[in-house]
Amino acid sequence: MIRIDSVTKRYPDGTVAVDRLSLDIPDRAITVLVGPSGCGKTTTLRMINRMVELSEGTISIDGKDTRQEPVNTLRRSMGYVIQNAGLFQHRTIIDNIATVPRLLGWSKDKARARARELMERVGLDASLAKRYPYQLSGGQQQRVGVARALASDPPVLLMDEPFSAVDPVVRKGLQDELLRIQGELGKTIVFVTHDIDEAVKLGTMVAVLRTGGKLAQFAPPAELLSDPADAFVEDFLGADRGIRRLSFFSAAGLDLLTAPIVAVDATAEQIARATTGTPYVLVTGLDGKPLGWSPPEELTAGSVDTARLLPYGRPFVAGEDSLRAALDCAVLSPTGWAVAVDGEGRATGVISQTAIGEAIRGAHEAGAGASGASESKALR
Ligand SMILES: Nc1ncnc2c1ncn2[C@@H]1O[C@H](COP(=O)(O)OP(=O)(O)OP(=O)(O)O)[C@@H](O)[C@H]1O
Repeated sequence: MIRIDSVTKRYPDGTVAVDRLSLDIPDRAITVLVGPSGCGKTTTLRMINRMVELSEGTISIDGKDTRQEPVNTLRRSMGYVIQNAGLFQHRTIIDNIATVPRLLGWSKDKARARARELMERVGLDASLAKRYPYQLSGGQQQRVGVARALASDPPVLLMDEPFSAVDPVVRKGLQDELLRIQGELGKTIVFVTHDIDEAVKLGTMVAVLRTGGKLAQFAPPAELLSDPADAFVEDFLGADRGIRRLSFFSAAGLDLLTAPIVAVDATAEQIARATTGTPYVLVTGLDGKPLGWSPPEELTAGSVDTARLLPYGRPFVAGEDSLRAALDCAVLSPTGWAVAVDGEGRATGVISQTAIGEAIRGAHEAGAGASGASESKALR
């Protein structure tokens, strides 16, 4: 565990960048430092690997004060990733990634073999190995930055706004990739961002800092969304905090209706049974996959006219998705009803916006306590 104990950083000009900050950063998890510009996030991160020396307090790793360790040994135990990747422009991708192993005295072959293995791990095609950084997209360069930081297999990874310079789509891809890699490697990651959505998505724990380098709240993301410590945190989380909190509740418990579903070749009797008072019936193909909605009175037995069906929108997967995803499906559906499917895309039930609304109220009430949600990580 990295323990930040009552740490203050006063720069020579008198600026107090961090003010008596205490945080216990758990092992093998992602801890995110988030807050407005200038609140001391980067300073805190750099005090961990002593690129910035603290003024007061202590930072210890597994009980050992970081100042008692030679600074090079300390930094070798920590990968460091920054915005724009900070790659060596005159070195090929493979040699960028092999930098630290080479510094540690590995042979060129062994270091390059390790670099190739890491390229695959971070999702970079092997054909990019001989290119130079300027020949890569921003997102690819960030991946190289992550691979380089992982090269010597350090237990700790410090990441300073690593995905800020890329567009939202690439950024989402990099975030998903980081979560996947973390699932495999289980590093202790300290991640700086000013983006609260990124913090909620990636963080096992999130530390919200306020200007002046003071800790406003340190909590798992679900707790942050359910119980913000004060008006500053609430404001920082944004107006749609309630909606975002729904990402932490699973859609698995929703009361799905199966009666108003018929196949294209449904008999008159099956159609009659499907007409259960719902305003629409969902028609599926013979493979069980949804095709669209129809008012029950327009269904013709034996062969439904699929050209007349209303689109069913985007379905949700009940076992995997969140209440937020289910609500989104219902809101976007032309009928106001959401379609649930299984992993193979076959319809498993339908549910109205109203019924989802009731489930949401129930979930909020049941989870009104400390952490307030059924999942510790956000679902889709
Ligand atoms: N070398 C320095 N000398 C004096 N003040 C500094 C120095 N480095 C940073 N600061 C100040 O310390 C405060 C915290 O800076 P820091 O870079 O840690 O914030 P940050 O939260 O990472 O900001 P951003 O999100 O904008 O990167 C700011 O007021 C900044 O101006």
